[in-house]
Amino acid sequence: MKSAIVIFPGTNREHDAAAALRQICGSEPQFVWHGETELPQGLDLIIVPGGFSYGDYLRSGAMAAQSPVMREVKAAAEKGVHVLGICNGFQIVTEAGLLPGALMRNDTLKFVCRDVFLSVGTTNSPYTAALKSGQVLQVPVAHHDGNYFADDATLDKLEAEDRIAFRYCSPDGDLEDGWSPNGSQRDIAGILSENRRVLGLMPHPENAIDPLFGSTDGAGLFRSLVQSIAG
Ligand SMILES: NC(=O)CC[C@H](N)C(=O)O
Repeated sequence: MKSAIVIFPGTNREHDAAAALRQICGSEPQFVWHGETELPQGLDLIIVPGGFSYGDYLRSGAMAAQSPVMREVKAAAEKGVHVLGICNGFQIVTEAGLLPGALMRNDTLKFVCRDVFLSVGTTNSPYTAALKSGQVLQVPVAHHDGNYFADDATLDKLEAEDRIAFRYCSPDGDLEDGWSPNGSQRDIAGILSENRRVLGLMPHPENAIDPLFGSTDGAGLFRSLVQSIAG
């Protein structure tokens, strides 16, 4: 698997993403600076990692979305390259128009940093193929702008097209209201693009890949990629 990780001023989770790629996917990623106008050739996967690009000024992800490298990421996504936006990366790919909706300020107006529980919404994606539908994953979040918003027509379309990859749930997998750490519409934690190759999610699966982190539940996402891209 040939992978790259894009970096902006203020990105801080690039090495966590790289560790997951190395340990689980056996892929040594190339780091690509935000000012680059070309991506490495033949990429299978681009990760837009977490952090505070441009200090989250203007709106989280809004300035990074206008950077030269994001033009290339958009062009690659249009050609079918997998793009994984994690946390600030989800904000950036959404601001860049690769995914619908927006990430607004958490409903509590507070930064939230803790483990949450996710229910796998679909196994029909290269990121979830090795998981089970309804499987519960314990994964950390760390954000102040994770409140996913889209209008009802967009939310209905996402549901009708089976594009909700993850929802916040109870530790037992119950999907009743009240488990979202940020007030997201329909408890959405992660969504897929129409071609299912772009995934944006607020939680950090790359920080749940080793027992030392308290959970290894994030590893399944990276195992899914190995299975889907290699196989
Ligand atoms: N961990 C992160 O990527 C932080 C995301 C974003 N800057 C926020 O706080 O909303």
